[in-house]
Order: sequence, then structure tokens, then C-alpha cells
Amino acid sequence: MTTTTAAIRATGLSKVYGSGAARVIALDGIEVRVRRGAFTAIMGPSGSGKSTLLHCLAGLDAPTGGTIWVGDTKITGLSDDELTDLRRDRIGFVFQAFNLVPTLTAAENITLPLDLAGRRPDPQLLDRVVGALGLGHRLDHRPSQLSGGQQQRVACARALITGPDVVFADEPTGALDSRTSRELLGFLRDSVDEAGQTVVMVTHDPVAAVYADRVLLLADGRIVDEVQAPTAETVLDRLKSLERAGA
Ligand SMILES: Nc1ncnc2c1ncn2[C@@H]1O[C@H](COP(=O)(O)OP(=O)(O)OP(=O)(O)O)[C@@H](O)[C@H]1O
Repeated sequence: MTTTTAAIRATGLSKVYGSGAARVIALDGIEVRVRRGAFTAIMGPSGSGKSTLLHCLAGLDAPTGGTIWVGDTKITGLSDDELTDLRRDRIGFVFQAFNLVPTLTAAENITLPLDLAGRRPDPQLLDRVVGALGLGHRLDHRPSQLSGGQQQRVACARALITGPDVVFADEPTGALDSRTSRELLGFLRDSVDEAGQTVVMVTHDPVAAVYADRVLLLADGRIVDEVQAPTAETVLDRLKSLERAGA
């Protein structure tokens, strides 16, 4: 794969739920390119299609129309088994709910994706991720013995441990207090700056979006605006004008 290939590319992307009176056009002709080694945030009013877009780009949900590439791989049209392999081998996920396995220790949760794939952890990557997240002294704890922030750090470590092409995060700080949120976002930012990780994050929070290089703004299933090198003020202004336009 060449470095000029986008990490993610989608064209003519649409997603329609339901039919008849219940028909909802969640995505309506999305064109998007996500640069490798960049941190991209997706924002927009409630119901604008943020989660649907994230789930389609990550191969978790099938679009109704359009084409998506992850690197050089066209993922639209892959079989369910091929998509499962792609998600396991090349994608990392962080959700608002931490989705840890309660019976496993933090260490076992972190290496779970590798265990499932029959792969061994890269010791250097494991050390770097665990060290950077400050989890070293918590590795033997089960999720119930960890704070919310610690649980989300374990989820984040689990997403990064496979060295994925892209980490997708859906409201990763939604359940965290502001200090813990800043730590987690700072860690995602460092993974971009220091390890060239590609991160795509849905968030409602303009302060979280500031950690991104670029913010895509969605309204009614379309990308209607974008902000480069965002500040909380510019993002808040654009969001407010979108909400006024939709009101
Ligand atoms: N499984 C589904 N069945 C029917 N409609 C759905 C489904 N999932 C999402 N929708 C609809 O698609 C549209 C986009 O939803 P989506 O969850 O992507 O928006 P969002 O921008 O992430 O919203 P929020 O910020 O409130 O989480 C909404 O109108 C929603 O009601």
C-alpha cells in the first residue's frame, strides 16, 4: 500500500432505514476521504447520521448504496466472513460503553483481539500502549475493579494493540468526566502524532473535537461543512448555525 492511499475513502454513500412512512434516509450521498495518520472528528446535530456513517466506514453496517475502501480494499461487496476478518485484522473500535469482558483481567481484555486471531502481542507495542495509558499497575484487575476512565483506557489499549489501519471511536468520552476525557483524547492524539495512527471519532463535544486535525460536519445525512485545525469556538459556531438552519 502506498502512503498516498487514503486510509478510508467513500463515494456516493447512502443508507436508508425502513420503508414506506417509516423510511429514513440516514446517509444521503456522502463523499469522504480520510488521510492516513490523521485524526478526524465527525460532528453534527442529533440524527444527522454520524453513527451510521462511522458504522458503515468501519464495516459494521452495510450501506444501501455507494462504495467504501479501507486502504486499497473495497469493503462494499465483501462477504460477512471477509468483513469479520477485515474488522478483526485492520480496524480498532472504542465505543461509549466500554464493552469489556467482565470475567477477564485488564491485560486479558487488552490482548483479546490478538488471542481471537491466534496472534501474539508485539511486546514493544504492548509496553508502549500500556505505559502510555498508565495501566501498568492495573493489569491484573477485572473491569469491575477499575474506574470508568481506567476501563475506557483498557478499551482504547485493546483497540490499538493489533496495530490497526484505523481506530474508530463513537463518543469515546461520553461516559467520562472532563479530566479523564482529556487524558483519553490526549492519548488518541499522541497515537496519531507518535505512531502515525489514523483515528476517526464521532463526538458531540466541541472540546473533544479540538484534538482532531479536521472536523466533518454532518446535517441530514450529508457532509455540509468541514473545519481544519478546529478550535472549540469555530466548531461551536458552525454547529449552532447548522442547528439554526435545521430548526
Ligand atoms: N436501526 C435503525 N432503524 C431505523 N432508523 C435508524 C436506525 N438507526 C438510525 N436510524 C435513523 O437514522 C438517522 C441517523 O441516525 P444516527 O444514529 O446515525 O444519527 P447520529 O447523528 O449519530 O445521532 P445522535 O447524535 O443522536 O446519536 C436518524 O434519523 C435515526 O433515527
